[in-house]
Amino acid sequence: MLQLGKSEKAFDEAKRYMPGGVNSPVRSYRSVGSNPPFISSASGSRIYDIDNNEYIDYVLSWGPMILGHASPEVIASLQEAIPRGTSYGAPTLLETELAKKIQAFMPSMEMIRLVNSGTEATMSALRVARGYTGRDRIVKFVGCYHGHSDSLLVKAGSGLATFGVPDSPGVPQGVAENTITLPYNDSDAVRALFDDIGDTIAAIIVEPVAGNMGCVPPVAGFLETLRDVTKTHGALLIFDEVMCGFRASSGGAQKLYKIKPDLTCLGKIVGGGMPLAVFGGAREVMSQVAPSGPIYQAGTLSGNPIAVTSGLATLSILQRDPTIFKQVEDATIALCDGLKQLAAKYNVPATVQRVGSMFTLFFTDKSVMNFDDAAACNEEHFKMFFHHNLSHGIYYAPSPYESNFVSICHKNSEIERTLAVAEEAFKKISDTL
Ligand SMILES: Cc1ncc(COP(=O)(O)O)c(C=O)c1O
Ligand SMILES: N[C@H](C=O)CCC(=O)O
Repeated sequence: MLQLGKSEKAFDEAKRYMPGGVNSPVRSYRSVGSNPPFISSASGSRIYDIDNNEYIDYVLSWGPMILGHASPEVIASLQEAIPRGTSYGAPTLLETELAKKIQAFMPSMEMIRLVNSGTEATMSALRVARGYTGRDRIVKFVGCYHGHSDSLLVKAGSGLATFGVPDSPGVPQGVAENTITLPYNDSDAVRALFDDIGDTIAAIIVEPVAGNMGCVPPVAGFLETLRDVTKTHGALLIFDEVMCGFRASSGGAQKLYKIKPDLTCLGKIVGGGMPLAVFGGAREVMSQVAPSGPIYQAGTLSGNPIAVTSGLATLSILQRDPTIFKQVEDATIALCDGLKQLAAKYNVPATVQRVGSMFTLFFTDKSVMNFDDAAACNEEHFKMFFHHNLSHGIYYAPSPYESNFVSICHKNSEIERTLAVAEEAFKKISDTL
């Protein structure tokens, strides 16, 4: 049985100093009714807690660590960079190099701006869309999470879903009023809205593969509809690829589904595990950003040389060996196929959804196409599955409204071990049916 004595004590102490003992709500494990292990180190596919428990990690820092934890090459680049100073607040060669690499993966990003978090990227992209179009309204989809800026904390998924607060107190009514929400994957609702008030809408922002209500792929025609209505009505299409960029495919969802957005937001993998994110897109639009244009956006630590070094090292490895994307996807397919077979073997209603190297096991026998579908899944089965896995060294996201991720360090032996533990968990659940 898992011993978490030191973590329990650490959590008690942390709660005296930080709300809920954490610096981001989902880490608190409240949604699974237990306390989190405190992590002391990570390497490859594994993380270790302060009680010396080892876990095969499918959270991977919520997505960034596609190369596994502490990739030797990324660490070596950082060790080389740190003695040169940790921040200058001035231009560096590294930033242009990173911009070129991002453009090589995603040609739609003709110009970019570096920021520190996905939240900043989406918030800034919206400002650009509003400034460029001269309109205030934006459209987002229920269950899509785009970070915690005011305009976007409306019917968001991820941590808000598990805490049962679709909207956060503190978001001014006037701000929220300009955010229109529609069900994900509902092209008819999008068309109806744009037929009605399309000419007043600045942008649609979407997770082109949703990851924050669990992994929910776009149905055929959905992204095409978004592209079509935005073009027709002079609104911008913003792909939030903070999670699915470099996961759905080497060029993100836009490459996989062959849709060119006007603006794209990246985070997670693009910083290789350091605080770095990006927004960018069409030159004509991005030229409106200060100082070349009037739309203001700035940041003391933006383009931080250490974060950029980490991102550059990560993207360089991915660029040098693009087979990594296929290897990671193949491992994810093997895991997902195994999970499906085991759920069927034990008659546990379950659906495994995957795009590239992100996946979610939903406890339902239907496919999950939107937030309502995700919310209808069996929470008790999720909790049983989660706890059995955690206590046997398999670390999944502690919430049914999240995606899990696979890295290049997850080899056959890890997948086999994961499936062996999953089998015990499915059997346990099946005994309760
Ligand atoms: C799709 C998506 N957009 C935006 C964000 C916000 O990024 P960050 O947590 O870096 O602010 C996240 C994750 O949190 C995300 O998954
Ligand atoms: N789903 C979120 C990001 O993708 C999880 C990270 C967080 O909220 O801390």
